[in-house]
Amino acid sequence: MAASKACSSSAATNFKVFRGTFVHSTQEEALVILEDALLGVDSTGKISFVEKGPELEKVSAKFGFNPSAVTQLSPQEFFMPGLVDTHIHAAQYSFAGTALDLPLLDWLQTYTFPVESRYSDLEFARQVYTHVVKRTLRNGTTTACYFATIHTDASLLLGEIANDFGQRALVGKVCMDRNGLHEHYKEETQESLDETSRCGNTFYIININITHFSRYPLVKPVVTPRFSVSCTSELMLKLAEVARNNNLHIQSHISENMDEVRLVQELFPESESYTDVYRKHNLLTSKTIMAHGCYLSDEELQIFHQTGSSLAHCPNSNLSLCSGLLDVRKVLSHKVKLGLGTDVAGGYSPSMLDAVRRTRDTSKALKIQDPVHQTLTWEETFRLATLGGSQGIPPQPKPSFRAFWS
Ligand SMILES: O=c1[nH]c(=O)c2nc[nH]c2[nH]1
Ligand SMILES: [Zn+2]
Repeated sequence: MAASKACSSSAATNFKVFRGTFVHSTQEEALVILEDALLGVDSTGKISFVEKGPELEKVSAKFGFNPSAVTQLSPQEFFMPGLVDTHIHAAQYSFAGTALDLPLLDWLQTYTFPVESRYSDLEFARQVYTHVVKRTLRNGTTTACYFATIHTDASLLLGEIANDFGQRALVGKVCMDRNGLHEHYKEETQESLDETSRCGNTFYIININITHFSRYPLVKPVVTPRFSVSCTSELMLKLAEVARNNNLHIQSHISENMDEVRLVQELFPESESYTDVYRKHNLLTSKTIMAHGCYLSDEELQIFHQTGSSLAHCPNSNLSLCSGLLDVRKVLSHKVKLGLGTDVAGGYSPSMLDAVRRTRDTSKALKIQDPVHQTLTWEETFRLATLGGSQGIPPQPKPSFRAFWS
């Protein structure tokens, strides 16, 4: 929570002020509890100040609000930052909680790709996407980083629905131009690029003053090569160019499961590691979020640190598909940004509180394997679910018109 010192008199009368307990995280302290604090929100919804409750009179004079208009929380209530789901497949919500009896590649082939193929049907898409946005919001997810499917119109619909319900979202039209696992669920390379551009262009409207604004102010497009197994070199290189030219986030999967890691080695024999595949295709940037990372070596984590790319830890999915156990302490010791993800539907729960619990469970499983392992505390895990995720998805500066979707 950042408080600004200055007060503009025109905005002053528009403050909404709350008094009570506020809980949040900082880099220095995993859990900060502010008791009897005052929090002022300006007319644009931004936090303008955080001050001490007993100083109400002084603070109200300084910021120009009426002390009797302050909303007092009850002793049982508190405010906390919104939860950030850094990795969730909106389209897979339709089978969440089922079909978890196979390892990753078989699971994709048997359950996931056949379901995702159905999203050319916009009515089906509308139903599922409405449910997933409402459900995640109810569970406290105020920001979600969504994978949709290869279908542009359904992906745009997901953006519209998230925006309408008031959820901040990155929405990715999935890109995949090869699919040995399900021949009918893939695109041609050029089609994947053109549709990615169409998706991004539709999320924005360019006005006559040569500035642009977002059609859905809470939503941004994210370049989404599914994973190295389902993308050709050409597609990955060109998607990286799209992301660079338009200053966009990138999301994908990495090093989730041993068979997947071996398959990537076979498909890209010239690369030293899975991370090296993405690096060689210019997909590792400070705006990249890679899901899983269970089997990343120290060298690979160093590349993540150097490029500023972040990881989405998806413990429910890692356990449910028997993929692996990510050592979060090791990741953090390399100073790699890390948030939590539900990874519906490899993960069976759309709740980020579940992701918090599974993160601790995984850390305890690592301690059972190695008693020297220091388990993550509740406070640290809370920080990962809030501040940690927001570091991977910082507010995005507007891209320039010249470069836009070039
Ligand atoms: O958990 C996962 N879910 C997916 O849909 C997927 N696609 C590639 N790799 C994946 N991993
Ligand atoms: Zn995933």
